[in-house]
Amino acid sequence: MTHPRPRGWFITFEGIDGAGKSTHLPALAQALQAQGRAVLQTREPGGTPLAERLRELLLREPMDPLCEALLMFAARRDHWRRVIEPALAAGQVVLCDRFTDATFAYQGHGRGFDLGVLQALERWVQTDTDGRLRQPDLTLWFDVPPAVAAQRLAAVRAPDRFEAEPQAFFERVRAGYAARAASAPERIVRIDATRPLPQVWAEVESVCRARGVLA
Ligand SMILES: Nc1ncnc2c1ncn2[C@@H]1O[C@H](COP(=O)(O)OP(=O)(O)OP(=O)(O)O)[C@@H](O)[C@H]1O
Ligand SMILES: Cc1cn([C@H]2C[C@H](O)[C@@H](COP(=O)(O)O)O2)c(=O)[nH]c1=O
Repeated sequence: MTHPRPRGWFITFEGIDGAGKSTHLPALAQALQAQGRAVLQTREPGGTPLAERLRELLLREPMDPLCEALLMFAARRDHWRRVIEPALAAGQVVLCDRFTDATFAYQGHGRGFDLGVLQALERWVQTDTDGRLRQPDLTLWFDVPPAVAAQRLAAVRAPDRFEAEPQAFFERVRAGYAARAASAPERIVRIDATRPLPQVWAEVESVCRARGVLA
């Protein structure tokens, strides 16, 4: 007899803008719901009324890298305490479009902000009452070269403050994701997102089956 997992799954979707995260997140939600799982779809920055207001500022207002990093973590703390933790405790599968790996990639590697300070903020924001640093159970890193991502986004929308950054910025962000993946190879799975959509989706499904997320 199988026993239900005591906590839900926390699965994050990462990659540079235009990699395909927001395309695959609802597809995975649908596949999980079809198997009877309760799923919460959310995003960062955002996911609560306060964090969505911070998102508006982050995506539009000019600010320095320290202010940007602090606001990302402020939004995350609210999201974590009000939404993610309670949903996991209730046994739901939380699918989150970006999380802390994005802060290391964008603010750390993209902007050059101190990685040690980001690690300290990560500990403050994601440490449970039992003193354990919580990380996602699984992170799907959709990896594409910046030129491919830029071409995809140019076809769909006007750029926000991050998307307007030059290609060199996204090269650094991509290298940041690669470094983060190398430091947590069990958690972060690289998906070659340059391939056609059905192939990318097939790999998402296959990774989720291998991890026991999908039956
Ligand atoms: N494998 C793919 N092949 C071709 N087009 C794709 C692929 N994946 C996504 N796209 C298209 O690229 C565009 C951007 O995709 P999507 O919004 O999913 O990216 P994203 O990673 O969520 O970007 P952002 O972080 O900026 O929101 C969409 O028009 C989507 O249809
Ligand atoms: C969580 C997080 C996000 N960002 C940046 C990355 C994106 O450009 C935007 C969010 O837009 P999206 O269309 O929802 O992907 O925010 C960041 O720089 N740091 C972070 O921690």
